Parts: sequence; structure tokens; C-alpha cells
Amino acid sequence: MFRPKMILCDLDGTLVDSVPDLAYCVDAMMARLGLPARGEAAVRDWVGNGVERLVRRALIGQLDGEPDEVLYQRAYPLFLELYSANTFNRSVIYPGVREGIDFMKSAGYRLGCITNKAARFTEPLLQHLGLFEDFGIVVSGDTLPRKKPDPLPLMHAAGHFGVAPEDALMIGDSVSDVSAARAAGFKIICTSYGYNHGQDIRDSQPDAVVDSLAELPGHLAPQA
Ligand SMILES: O=C(O)COP(=O)(O)O
Ligand SMILES: [Mg+2]
Repeated sequence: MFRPKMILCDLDGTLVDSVPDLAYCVDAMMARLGLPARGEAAVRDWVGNGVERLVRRALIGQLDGEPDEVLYQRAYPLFLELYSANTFNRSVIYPGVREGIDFMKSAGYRLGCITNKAARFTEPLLQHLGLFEDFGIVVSGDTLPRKKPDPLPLMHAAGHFGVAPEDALMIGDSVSDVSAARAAGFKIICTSYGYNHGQDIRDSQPDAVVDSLAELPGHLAPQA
């Protein structure tokens, strides 16, 4: 049982399956550049480190490495334009998310959303899915000088709510969430269904793994 005062939720792969829109935009960008489509399965393994890394990975067709810089400078604005028009056309919240958030709200936890997605996309996506008002703070990948796996966004949210790290819990889907939580001194629960670069999140040894946020009542002790 966890007894946090504050719970921070990751966005992509935890609350929202955003890959259908991201993959659509990757493939449309590639087409405009005269390059081959990458497809949803590949894009699923590349999400989680922000838009810039996603574009770089798409251009080289793999997780690690760097594309030609001139090509990247052409591709990145194309992707931003495409994703601005396709931020939430195909993205859906995962089953159990609404129930999990409603439970956390009714139980009185302070809630935040911490994502590596750029702010210009985070807010419209959360608004469209009816999730924006649920969070007392939203920290995006470009809100602060460093993003996850750096602990800075988590510490920033803890400071915002005046909560100590030992009273804080992160819920995420990737090794970046686990690393950020460990570095911040938070507990970490992971979703089994999200994006983790093709690896089983259990290999990163989070404190617990859930198949749905609807399982949260079984992991969270009632607030004192
Ligand atoms: O990589 C992104 O753009 C977002 O990823 P996150 O919401 O899982 O942090
Ligand atoms: Mg994620």
C-alpha cells in the first residue's frame, strides 16, 4: 500500500494512447520528405523522450543515433505543423483512466501531470480529452530546463504543492519515469500497457505495475 499526499501522472502511454496521431504525423512527415513510412509499431517504441527525439528517431529508423542535421532542420518544422493539426484526432484515453483519476480526486490526493510532450501540444490534448481540469499542475517537456529522466519536473511539482519526496508518487509507463522518480525520491507505479522502447517495464523494477488505473484503489491507502 502506498500513502502519498501527491500523485503525478505521465501522459503518453499512461493516460493517453497518443501513438495513432504521432505515427500519422511521422509518416506524413516522411512522405513529404520523400522517405519511407515507419508505421505505428515502430513509433510506439520511439515515444517518451519528447518531439525532437521522436523526429530524429523517425529519420534514422531506429531508437539510438543522430540523423543528418540539415535533414532534421527540414523535418522538425514539418512535424510540428502536422502534429499541431493532429494532436488529438486519433488519440484516446486508456480504459480505466477516468475511473482512476476520479478515485484519486475523491480520495483527496493532489494531482499533477508530468510529460515530456511539448507544452503547445500537452494542453490542447488534455483539454480535448477532458483531463486538463483534473490536474493542479501540468509540467511539459519544455516547461523547465530539463525533462524526465531528470528529476527536475517532479521536484518542481512537489515544491508547487509543498509535498516532501517521501510523500510523493509517480505513475508512468517508461524507464524515464522510473529514473526520474528514483532520482527525486518518489515511489513509482507503472502501467503495463504503455510505451517503453520495446522493453518490459518490469525490468526497470518500479514499485508496482498495474494493467489499468482502475486498479489504483487496491494500491493506495485511504488519506488520513
Ligand atoms: O515523448 C513525448 O513526447 C511524451 O512522452 P510522455 O508523456 O510519456 O512523457
Ligand atoms: Mg509515457
